Amino acid sequence: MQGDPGSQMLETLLTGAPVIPVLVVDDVAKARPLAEALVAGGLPVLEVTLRTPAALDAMAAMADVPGAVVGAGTLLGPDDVAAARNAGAQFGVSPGATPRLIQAAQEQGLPLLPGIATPSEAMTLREQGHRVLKFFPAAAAGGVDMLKSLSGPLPDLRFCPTGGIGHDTARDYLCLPNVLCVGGSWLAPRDRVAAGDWDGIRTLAEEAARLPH
Ligand SMILES: O=C(O)C(=O)C[C@H](O)[C@H](O)COP(=O)(O)O
Repeated sequence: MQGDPGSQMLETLLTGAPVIPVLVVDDVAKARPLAEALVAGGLPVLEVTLRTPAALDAMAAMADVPGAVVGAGTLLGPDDVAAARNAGAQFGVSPGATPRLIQAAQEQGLPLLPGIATPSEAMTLREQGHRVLKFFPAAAAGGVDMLKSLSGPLPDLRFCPTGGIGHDTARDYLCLPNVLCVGGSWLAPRDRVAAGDWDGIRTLAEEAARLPH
């Protein structure tokens, strides 16, 4: 086994709230009030996807919000790891895992939640010391049944399923012993963010924060 890839830190982080909002931020001016609404609603751990030109600045703005723990999502390679670190990300999330990405995160000291969708991918990361993994795309790759099946041969792994999960299905995942939390974009619908509906987003967060955990 190689050095600690941040699994302990990630496990602590991901047990802090049942849901991690997955955020696609188009307008940096919206970043701070969006983070404030989510944190006020009880969801302090936030994932900002590196899918928009505003993402890095948005992350930096959110990192200033008291109580917020901000990570970078959609990390695809070493450059993304460096950009996320420079923007103040406290952790990284990737849809899958490549050797170059894993190495960069280790070298740069960024705790990484790498994505898997098969037993072999989970075993490969387990060999490298990872114990906490993202399961993506959760609904399309077998959902709750897949996670139940993985718990038999791989009982020491913990997951954050993401992809195709909404408020109604989150509960089924969160009841599984090998699930720490779920990720999802339903907390910050683009139209509500664009409209600045922060009360509505805080209400969505409050509902999610009450899910079993
Ligand atoms: O960008 C990443 O890092 C990803 O791996 C994908 C996201 O986690 C999902 O796109 C969120 O899924 P939805 O909740 O179905 O919108």
